[in-house]
Amino acid sequence: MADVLLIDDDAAVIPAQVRQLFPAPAHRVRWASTGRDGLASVRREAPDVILLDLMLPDQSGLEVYQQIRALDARIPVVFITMAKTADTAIEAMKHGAFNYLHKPLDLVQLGQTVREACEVARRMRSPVLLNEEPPDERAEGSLIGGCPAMLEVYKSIGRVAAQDVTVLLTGESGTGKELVARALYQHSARSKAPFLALNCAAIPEHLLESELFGHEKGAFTGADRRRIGKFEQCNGGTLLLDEVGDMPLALQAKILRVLQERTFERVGGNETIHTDVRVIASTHRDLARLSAQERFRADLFYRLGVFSIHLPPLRERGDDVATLARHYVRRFGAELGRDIREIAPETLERLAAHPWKGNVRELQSVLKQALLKASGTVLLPLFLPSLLNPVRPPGAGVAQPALEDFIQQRLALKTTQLYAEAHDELDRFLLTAVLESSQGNQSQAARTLGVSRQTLRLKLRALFPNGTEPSGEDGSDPDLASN
Ligand SMILES: Nc1ncnc2c1ncn2[C@@H]1O[C@H](COP(=O)(O)OP(=O)(O)OP(=O)(O)O)[C@@H](O)[C@H]1O
Repeated sequence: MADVLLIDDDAAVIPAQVRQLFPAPAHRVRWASTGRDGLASVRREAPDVILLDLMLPDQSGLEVYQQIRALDARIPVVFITMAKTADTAIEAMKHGAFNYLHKPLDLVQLGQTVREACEVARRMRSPVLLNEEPPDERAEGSLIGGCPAMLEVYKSIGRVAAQDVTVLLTGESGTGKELVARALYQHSARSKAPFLALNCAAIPEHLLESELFGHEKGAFTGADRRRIGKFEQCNGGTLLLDEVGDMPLALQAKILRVLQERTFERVGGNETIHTDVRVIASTHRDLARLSAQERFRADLFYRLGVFSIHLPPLRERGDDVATLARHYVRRFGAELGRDIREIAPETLERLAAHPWKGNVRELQSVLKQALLKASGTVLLPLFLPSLLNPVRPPGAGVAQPALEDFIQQRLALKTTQLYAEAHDELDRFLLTAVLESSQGNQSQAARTLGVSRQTLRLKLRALFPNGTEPSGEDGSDPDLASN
């Protein structure tokens, strides 16, 4: 959903174009034809993004822009200009505008710019909560997990967020570095100023310098006008340099200078520009090793690493895997229209045993795949992608160690119901295995077990605590009537 405010006196074309790209009810487009009405609209309710014409009937776009900044500096503002007014738009970029587009509008570019701006707005606004307790439904942007290593991460965020220092975030891909960067920003004194991110690995080397520092007209072939880079645009705010380990060596010296002296020159320019940006850098690479191999400047590594936070890989977070899985099953279940109320213990065991090379991002993907396959109200192992369902050699008894553990556990707890408990445990294992082999078809599972479907259903209800049925052939099963 994009909430767009268009401030432009051109009633004929542009409002219709923006509405065509972002149609209701999925999106919301407000339109104001004067600066005054536009500002009133921002005061009533801040939009995700503002499209602002530079030439308005009552005041200049730049004046309106300054007033928007004073109301809320985090709203990304995209200027709409005639080619001849582009210099003013560049001036606005120096003061933190998000981008500018020329009239007549290129709809593809307009759509892309508004989507990017919405994403930037989301990053700044959606609060990142630090969740040491099991999460609840509202915890969309929460950092979830209470394992000792994550508690250390929360402590580090608390210690350093308000200090205006550079922070280096390390950890494998998908461990939550971007989420931590946003938490640092939101808990800092700069939380009302912009937060921008740049993925250093995603931008071709020859464009990266200009993206970061801007360029002057004629600096290189194709540089037909001045461009403002992220360090200038983000003055007063926070800049995340994602994948900083992939930054070319030549550029690293320039980054070091901005960090130390807060000055730089645009590509092809002589003017020294001062900037006040808090840098958060992140990488999945081992910068110490890279700098030992002279592939990353040691001085920059030391400068970035004054305060670093390491995100542990998911496989080292113990019970956090189950906590995250429950959270995502609730969240994605609601999004995908699946009424899964429980994750079977065997499913959790498989999740806990998986190496999670892609970390939380991989867990999200696995659970989405499982939910798409799932039916019934319990997430069974058979719904997991095959990667997580180990192929068992014929005759290998995987139940035995689990059953032994279970018995030892109950003995340690001095149970007086072990006979019934062990039988239930065995039943749980047996029914899950048979349902897996029947692809969730309860009638076929009942035939394999040699019991009626009704008996199987009663057993399943008894074995799963909330009294719900785990399998997915309800109602449509041709055998239902005969049981
Ligand atoms: N502890 C966590 N609690 C909840 N969600 C998390 C957690 N860690 C990561 N995520 C989610 O996992 C996904 C990947 O996280 P993020 O993009 O922050 O990882 P990253 O380390 O920056 O990855 P990359 O290096 O590949 O960019 C996001 O959707 C994020 O919200």
